[in-house]
Amino acid sequence: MADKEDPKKGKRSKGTSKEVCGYPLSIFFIVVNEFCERFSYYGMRAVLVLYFKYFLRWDDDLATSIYHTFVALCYLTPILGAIVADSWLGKFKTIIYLSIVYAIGQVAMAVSAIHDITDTDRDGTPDNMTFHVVLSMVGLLLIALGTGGIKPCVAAFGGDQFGDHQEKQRRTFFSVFYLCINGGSLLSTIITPILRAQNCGIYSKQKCYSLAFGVPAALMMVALVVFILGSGMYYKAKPQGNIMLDVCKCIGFAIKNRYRHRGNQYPKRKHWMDWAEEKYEKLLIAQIKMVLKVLFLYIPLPMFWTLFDQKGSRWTLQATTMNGDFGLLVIQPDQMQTVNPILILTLVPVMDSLIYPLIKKCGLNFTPLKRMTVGMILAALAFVCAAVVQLQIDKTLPVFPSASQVQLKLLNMGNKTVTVQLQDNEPAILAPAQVSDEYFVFDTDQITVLATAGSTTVHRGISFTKGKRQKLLLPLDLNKEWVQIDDLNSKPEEGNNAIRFVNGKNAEVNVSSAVANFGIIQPFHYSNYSLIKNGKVTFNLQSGSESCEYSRDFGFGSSFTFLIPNNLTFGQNCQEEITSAEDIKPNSVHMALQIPQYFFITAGEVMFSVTGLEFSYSQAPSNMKAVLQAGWLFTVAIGNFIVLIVAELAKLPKQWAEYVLFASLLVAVCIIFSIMAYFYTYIDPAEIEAQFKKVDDDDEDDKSKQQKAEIEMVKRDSVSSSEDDEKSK
Ligand SMILES: CC(C)C[C@H](N)C(=O)N1CCC[C@H]1C(=O)O
Repeated sequence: MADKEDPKKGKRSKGTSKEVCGYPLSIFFIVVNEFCERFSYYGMRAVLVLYFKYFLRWDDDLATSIYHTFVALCYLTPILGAIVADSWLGKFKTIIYLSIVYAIGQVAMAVSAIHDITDTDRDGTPDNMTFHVVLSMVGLLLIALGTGGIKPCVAAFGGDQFGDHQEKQRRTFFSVFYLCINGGSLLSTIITPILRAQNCGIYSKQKCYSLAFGVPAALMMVALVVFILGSGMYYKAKPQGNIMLDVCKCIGFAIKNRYRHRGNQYPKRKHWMDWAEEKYEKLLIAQIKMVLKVLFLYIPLPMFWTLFDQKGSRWTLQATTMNGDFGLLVIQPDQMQTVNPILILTLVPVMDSLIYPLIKKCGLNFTPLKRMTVGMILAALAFVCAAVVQLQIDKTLPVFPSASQVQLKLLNMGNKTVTVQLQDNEPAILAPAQVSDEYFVFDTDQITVLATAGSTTVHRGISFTKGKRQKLLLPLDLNKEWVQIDDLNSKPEEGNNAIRFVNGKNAEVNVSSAVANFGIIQPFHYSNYSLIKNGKVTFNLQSGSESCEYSRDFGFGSSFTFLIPNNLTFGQNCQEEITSAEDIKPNSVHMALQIPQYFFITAGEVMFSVTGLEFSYSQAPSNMKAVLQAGWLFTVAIGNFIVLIVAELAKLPKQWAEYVLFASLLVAVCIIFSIMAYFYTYIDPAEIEAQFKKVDDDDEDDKSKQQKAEIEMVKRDSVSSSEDDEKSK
């Protein structure tokens, strides 16, 4: 489609799209497409690890490594999409074809999550897991190819819709584009976990992963349809042949030619790419120079994403050691991540309509590269905040035994007071059904215990495994077996509460609740731990035909051992009679303290990422817009990889120190970046390209004039020589 003159303004406006408030109407279809696509991507991602763990029954390690590999792949495939778009199909067709691949991938995921397909014995679990694994892996590969492939094309295609006179609108477009990314992701990360939690199935009801993947699949189809609907309005720049191959050949030739002419006798050239001048057009060389200049500037940028990506890992782990009770709302640790897209939705308009204009009014030239530098500093600041919060948390965490220590609590299951002397410690006096408040700490794996209850005194030596926390259950009759049970040696995962019951009665007791079933506990024995979310839980205790209820309110990250006392009388309510031992205190540092770090990282993201997107577009030559977008996304992929490597290598003993280390690394990288940015000169690629085209045209004119002149000269020569011949005759 050719460029069109705008008769009113006398300036060029691209495509056949109408303008609304100075914006091409076609942009509407592109931003809606992006919203639906990001809903699809982030929605599917939100339940992916759970699907691996609970549907495919993979262990934690396999689930997380496949998840991270998939995410990294999604940011590597943009290179492929960009090459196809810029060299072969053009952005429009690439988006259409790869969106189809993407939607097929999402449908494959949804189908792979239907357990009924292979559940021949109808027990609710798939019977042919290979089918589900293969289909979901094929689905993920198609999704990675689709989402990554279209990503650089959609952003660049949006940028293409603006004419030369719409610089300001194009900048706003990239902000709106980012808003759509985050609007879509926010909605889907709230909705898909709710869909997953539903029960569905034909023969048996199971958690509904097929719906959680099906809705993102439907949204991807909507994205495709919306994009096609705008078809008549788009400006579609034509791909200019196999540009990437030309670029590689040109760079290769420049290097080879430079190497061949390495002696002092050869005059130096301004830029090493100028060594390609013998064979390649000056325009192509200039375009390669533009791309290389920007790519060089990108080298330090992955460090920003390395910090940014830790929101999903380290910061979520940090949240598991915090209290998420916000009064009206209880926030789960992984839900804290939604603070990022929520803040994006507020900060992007605030920056665009308030902060940047204000900075401009103060007479400061806040160039894109300066914005990106400030963005990095804000991200480093976010990690300093995370370190301060970590120090607060560390003060409240229990002290677990070191590798050479043991910790021991005493629990009296009997109905008499017991006096216990552990090694040389002061004797501990335990009333019936009482648990010692604190753990006794020993630096040995053998201790002697002297216990007296009434007239019975027993002297025993007991041994431990070092590095463990244990409970010693003292029986009704001290002469009987003393049971040692292992307590938790770390905070329960994901902010859950670890709950366990000890049965001090002479009879079996069955303990159950709506959220966990402890089963039948034998006399003077104990149940396994069950993990329970925060909130009020009512336990039902049943022994023979008698039963009673016991209710507790749980916070986040605690561990309790509940003792059913020997003399428990089952009535309607045994609230007062159950003894509770608080082995690990609930988290006391509030999750709201994470908000400053989220604020700084998101403000940093707005300055860094939104600006980076626009910068990558504006500084790219016309035939490599998608390629530079892919280069930008490549920095996200490398950031992801660094997180994976760092998670393995940088195991500092203190988490707060690791946060400070990352903040310092980013500051160091930021200094390098600002020096590089200082030497960068902004260009207008269209202007440079126009100059080269003009020079070429002039050259063409010169060449044809010269040719004409030469023909004239030959003609004249032949005429004069024949005249001479005539004369000589
Ligand atoms: C992690 C959030 C849901 C999304 C994030 N704020 C964001 O917009 N992005 C993270 C990587 C680049 C960008 C995206 O395009 O998704």
